[in-house]
Amino acid sequence: MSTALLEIEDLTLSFAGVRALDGVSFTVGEGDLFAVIGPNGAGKSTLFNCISGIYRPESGSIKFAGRELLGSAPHRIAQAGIARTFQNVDVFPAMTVRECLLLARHRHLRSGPLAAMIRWGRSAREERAALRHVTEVAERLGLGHLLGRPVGPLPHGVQKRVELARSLCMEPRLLLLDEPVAGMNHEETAEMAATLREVNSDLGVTMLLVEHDMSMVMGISNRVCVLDFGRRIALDSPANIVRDEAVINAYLGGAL
Ligand SMILES: Nc1ncnc2c1ncn2[C@@H]1O[C@H](COP(=O)(O)OP(=O)(O)OP(=O)(O)O)[C@@H](O)[C@H]1O
Repeated sequence: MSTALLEIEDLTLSFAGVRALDGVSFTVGEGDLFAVIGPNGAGKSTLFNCISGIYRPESGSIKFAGRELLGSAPHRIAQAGIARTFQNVDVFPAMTVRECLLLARHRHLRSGPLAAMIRWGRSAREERAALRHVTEVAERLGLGHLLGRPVGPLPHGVQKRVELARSLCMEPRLLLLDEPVAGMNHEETAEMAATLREVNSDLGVTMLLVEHDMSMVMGISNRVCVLDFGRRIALDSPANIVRDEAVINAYLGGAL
C-alpha cells in the first residue's frame, strides 16, 4: 500500500439546498492514477474546486502530504504542489506555446519583478533555467516543434496537451486533471492516455482525474471513486468498478 498523499474526509458542501458533496471520503496514495467518475451533476467539479481552494466546504478535511489545506488560498495550494488542468485551455490565443508555459513556470520562480530589478544576476539565471525546463516539458509532450507557435489556432487535441504541459511546468506532486480527453478523437485520446501514464510513472506525478470517457478511465487508472448525487457510491479497482451493480445502475449502464 502506497503512502497517503491526499486524504479527503467527510467533505460536505451545499448550494441553495442542493448537496453537491455529501460526506465524501477517500485517500489518494502517492503515485496513484486515481479517477473520479459519475453522472452529470454528481459533484466531481465541486470536489476539484474544494481541493484547489476555489470552494470552501462546510465541513470535512482535505489533507495534502499530512497538512490540512482547508482555508488555504488557491495560490498557496498550488505552491504546496497541487496543479490543475482545465477542460479548455485558458490563455490568450495570441500567446505562443513557449510564453504560455513560461507564464506557468514563473509562478515557480523565487524572483518577483522587484527582485528581478535588484538582483538581476539570480533573476537572469532563473529565466534561463525556466526556459530550459519549459523546453524539456514541451519536448516530453511532443510539443517541442510548436514552442514558437501561437496557441489559439492549434487543433483542440494539441491545445489539451499544451494545457497538460502548462500544469507540469509547475512541477506538481499532485495533478488534478479535469476531463483531459474531452472532445478528442480516438487517436488523440489514445495518445493522451499514453502520455498521462508516462508522466505518472516516469515523473512520479500522482494524478486525480475526472473523465467521462470510460474506456480511457478504466485503461489508465489504478483506483476509481464513483460519485452520485454528491455521495460516494463505490471506491475500488477499475476491474471491480465495472462489475459493481450500484455503479452500473447509477452511471455505467449508460456510459459504457
Ligand atoms: N457554483 C454553484 N452554484 C450553484 N450550484 C452549483 C454550483 N456548482 C455546482 N453546483 C451544483 O452542484 C451539483 C454538483 O455539480 P458539479 O458541477 O460538481 O457536478 P459534476 O459531477 O462536475 O457534473 P458534470 O459531469 O456535468 O461536470 C449540481 O447539482 C450543480 O448544479
